[in-house]
Amino acid sequence: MFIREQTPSRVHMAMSSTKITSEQQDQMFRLLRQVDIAPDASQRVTAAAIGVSLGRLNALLKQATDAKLVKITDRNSPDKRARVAYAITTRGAAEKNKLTEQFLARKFTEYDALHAELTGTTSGLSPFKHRTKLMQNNLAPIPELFVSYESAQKLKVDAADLTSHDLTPRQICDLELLMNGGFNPLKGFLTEEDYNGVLDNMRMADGTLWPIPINLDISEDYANTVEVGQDIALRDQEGVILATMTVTDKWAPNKAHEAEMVFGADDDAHPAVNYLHNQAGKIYLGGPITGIQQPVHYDFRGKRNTPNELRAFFRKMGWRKVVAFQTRNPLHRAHQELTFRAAKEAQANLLIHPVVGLTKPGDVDHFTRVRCYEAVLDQYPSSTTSMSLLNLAMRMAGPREAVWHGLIRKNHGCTHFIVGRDHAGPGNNSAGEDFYGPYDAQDLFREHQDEMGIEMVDFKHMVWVAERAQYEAIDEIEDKENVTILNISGTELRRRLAEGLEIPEWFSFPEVVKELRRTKPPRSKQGFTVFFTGFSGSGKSTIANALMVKLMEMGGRPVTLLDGDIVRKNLSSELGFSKEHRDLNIRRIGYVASEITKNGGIAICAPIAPYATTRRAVREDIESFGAFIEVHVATTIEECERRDRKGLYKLAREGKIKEFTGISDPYDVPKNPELSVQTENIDVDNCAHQVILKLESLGLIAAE
Ligand SMILES: Nc1ncnc2c1ncn2[C@@H]1O[C@H](COP(=O)(O)OS(=O)(=O)O)[C@@H](OP(=O)(O)O)[C@H]1O
Ligand SMILES: Nc1ncnc2c1ncn2[C@@H]1O[C@H](COP(=O)(O)OP(=O)(O)O)[C@@H](O)[C@H]1O
Repeated sequence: MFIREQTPSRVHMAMSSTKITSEQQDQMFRLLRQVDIAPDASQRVTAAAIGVSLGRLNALLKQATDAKLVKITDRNSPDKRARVAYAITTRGAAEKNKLTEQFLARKFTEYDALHAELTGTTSGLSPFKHRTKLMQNNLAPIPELFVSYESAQKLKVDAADLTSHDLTPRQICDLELLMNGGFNPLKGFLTEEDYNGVLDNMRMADGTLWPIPINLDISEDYANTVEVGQDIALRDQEGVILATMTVTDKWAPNKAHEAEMVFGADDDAHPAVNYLHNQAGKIYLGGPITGIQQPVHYDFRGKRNTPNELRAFFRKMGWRKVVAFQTRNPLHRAHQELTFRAAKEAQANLLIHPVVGLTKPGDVDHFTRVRCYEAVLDQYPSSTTSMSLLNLAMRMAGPREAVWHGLIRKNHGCTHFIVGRDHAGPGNNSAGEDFYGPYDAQDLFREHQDEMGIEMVDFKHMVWVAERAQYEAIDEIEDKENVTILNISGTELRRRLAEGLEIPEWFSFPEVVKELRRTKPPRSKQGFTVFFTGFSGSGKSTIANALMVKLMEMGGRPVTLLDGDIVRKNLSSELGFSKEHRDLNIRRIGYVASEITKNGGIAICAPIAPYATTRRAVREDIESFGAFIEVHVATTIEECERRDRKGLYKLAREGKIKEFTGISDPYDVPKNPELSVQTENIDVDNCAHQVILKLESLGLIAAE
């Protein structure tokens, strides 16, 4: 069994019988560091670099190789004595990362003792706890989890033989921030013990504050191929090895409990709870990771900064205080006002720090947003304000998310963090109410901010006061009765953009509105998907065909019909009717429909699509590009059976067709479809016309 606990470490194990001294631990740390940066150096050079004799080096190397922290490799050298080389292993790198803090702690203590002895006082620097762990000093470099370039080349070759896990987009975001120190002090994906602590009291097993579980979720099938104690390679979606991980923990989490604890409710209306139940794998792996290379980004490369790059920038600019503004939306005038005020209040420089990883489904895409930010940046003085993009996968966890965002910003060298109204709010729950109170995030942040080492700049809701032509915090307006207070909510803004309506100057900047309109033309010019669902024989294909003809008669956008039967003959010809195969079939239809929608066309889909979660996933895929109109063809199963156009119901009743929807297989009736049509005693033309009326009412078809 592999050891899970933080201590004793592998070094302790390697030096098992005797109690190890801090000097021995220092030497081991220095050895690992030296082998990492100069793997091909001769023993003589290595010994000199770490300040030990050749004999001592040999003893250290033996301990390190026994503990699998370092491995012996061959080297082509004419000199016999130099034929052996050493390379750091995945475990060695993880051990080095772990020993770094202990090493620094000892050095600080030594420094303090020395300082006191030489000067008769203590150093006067803030206590160690604040200098490293809590990173009070926002300008000092922060530990990363990468190995050196030389070691990365070697580890990459070794990792080619390891079992691989292909990371999901969310895991790539998490891994990037783990590796570059954005999630400091985390050294890898959470172990089971840390996970339980984070859920129960927002603390890891050693007491460190950490509010959001960062897990490597995997499928059960993959879990069966991985043993605790094994090293695995983590690859991006193109197969590039980004990191290796030593698996110390493998467990099946209780996801309902996780949802309750982290998001406050086990309610699928919460995007992260939905992700947890319907997209995340059933099994979690935990363990330290070793960074080989950063995920590749081709977009906005110059605007992405690691925590250390930002810290270096602040150092260079002499920015001692920096207030960060987190956002997943375009910046409008209210945000500008809020950020100006925050910088003034904290007497700090301003970092606009938008999230470009994963945000809430349906948000404005990050390409458009970054263009909008750039347009607004001219409004800020460049000597005091900067922008950097953060590749974070948000969870929309409200209060816990705010604390998490604060810790991440602290790691990025910021000293202050803006928390406004409804920070990282996920929208309404399934009862139509808010998941969190509008200022819950501020309360939780306030409770922990001393410990976090970053200060909150809190704001109440900012609204436009027409008479004074300025933004004011709602709680500071004393003459509420006598003034006109204006505000445009996110939902209202989306509606105005979708319908091509006016967006007033007091709300946003003309450059921003222009950019938003360029990406999102009015709905009547955008692509969309009509998604029929219902039993076999309910009338989906018939109505879909009629609708297609009507839309083609109107013209303007290309129309594509993805009928269940036809898709199964072409796109999904190898699939059967198990849940897994049906889901795959619907995801394929959804993928094609999303491409059509993205490119401005109309997709009409007409599969049975019996599972609500799969329909929702398709909706989310499509809604980032255009409207998704779910039409439930609500013909009863009895009527479908009476029609039995293809004779399939008879065969299903006789048991000759298995897993037949409505007879021997489930159908989740849509709860909130955009439209539900009855077909009994109603002619096809009328059914298709109901859909047309719906499209019109949603602004998807309009007079030229
Ligand atoms: N076991 C079983 N259950 C349901 N349907 C069956 C089955 N076997 C064959 N068929 C025929 O396949 C058509 C349904 O395919 P879909 O792709 O729409 O189904 S699904 O959405 O993937 O569940 C469906 O066509 P429609 O009648 O057009 O709905 C049936 O003709
Ligand atoms: N109002 C109606 N709308 C659509 N189909 C109807 C209607 N009334 C009767 N039907 C009949 O229902 C049968 C099943 O239709 P079909 O489009 O093949 O269903 P599905 O594609 O859902 O399997 C056809 O014979 C069709 O003519």
